[in-house]
Amino acid sequence: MPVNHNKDAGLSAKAPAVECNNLKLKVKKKIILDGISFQIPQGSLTGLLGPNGAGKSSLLRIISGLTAADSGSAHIFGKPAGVQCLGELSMLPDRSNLPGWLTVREWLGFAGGIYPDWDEAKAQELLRELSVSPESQISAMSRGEEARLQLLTCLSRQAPLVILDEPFTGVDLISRERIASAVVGELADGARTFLIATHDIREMELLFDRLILIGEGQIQSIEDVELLRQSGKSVESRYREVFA
Ligand SMILES: Nc1ncnc2c1ncn2[C@@H]1O[C@H](COP(=O)(O)OP(=O)(O)OP(=O)(O)O)[C@@H](O)[C@H]1O
Repeated sequence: MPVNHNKDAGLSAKAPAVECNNLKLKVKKKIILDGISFQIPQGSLTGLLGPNGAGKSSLLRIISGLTAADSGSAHIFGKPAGVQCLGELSMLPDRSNLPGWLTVREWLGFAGGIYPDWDEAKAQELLRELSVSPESQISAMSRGEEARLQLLTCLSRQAPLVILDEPFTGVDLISRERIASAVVGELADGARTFLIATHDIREMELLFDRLILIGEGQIQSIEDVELLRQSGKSVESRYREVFA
């Protein structure tokens, strides 16, 4: 039977998984985010797409509670983003933050200790699925191997919101397919919500059900992918229309 992570965590069944209202962020007088507003319904897989420097990572850091916005608000399942939401979201950051001095096995033991929602059976399953060797030293892993370990760490938690910032950067074709299929496996019961920032539209084209297109710190368009397809467009063609 599907696990309802949201109910288990006492979260509102009706609140959007993510809701942002008029978020603004400036860094050293430069406007990074300029009035960002959107909602992400529970159970969806939303692609956050846009050119380099559009503000995707900055936005994800605010939603994750790692950066404070100058104004506006971000809510996760109805609760203000911040430390009080750390149990509700699992984030894969755009730069690796794994401890290089540990082996994979040691890291997984450590992660199991620090995350109350850690699912050891899931971690073991993903080790096999993503072909990650438990004996590898993290500092000696290639970019792609480390990306797979990061994803494994992220998906081995039972948090109802999963945020992936560039999960495919520097990752080879087969590893990309493995990562995409691990995400598909997690989507099956619809209990989790995914928000994924990526430039690799082709890997995810068939998985996204919603798109948020962001450029120069502003929302350029929000799309329902089913409606987009009905109008004869693909995610890629819509991206080109907005940003070319
Ligand atoms: N700490 C910082 N100091 C100065 N500028 C910053 C800082 N953080 C982000 N920026 C600037 O904010 C803008 C948005 O950066 P961000 O990393 O959010 O974009 P992005 O859409 O994730 O880009 P990419 O696709 O290249 O990863 C960029 O112009 C970046 O240089």
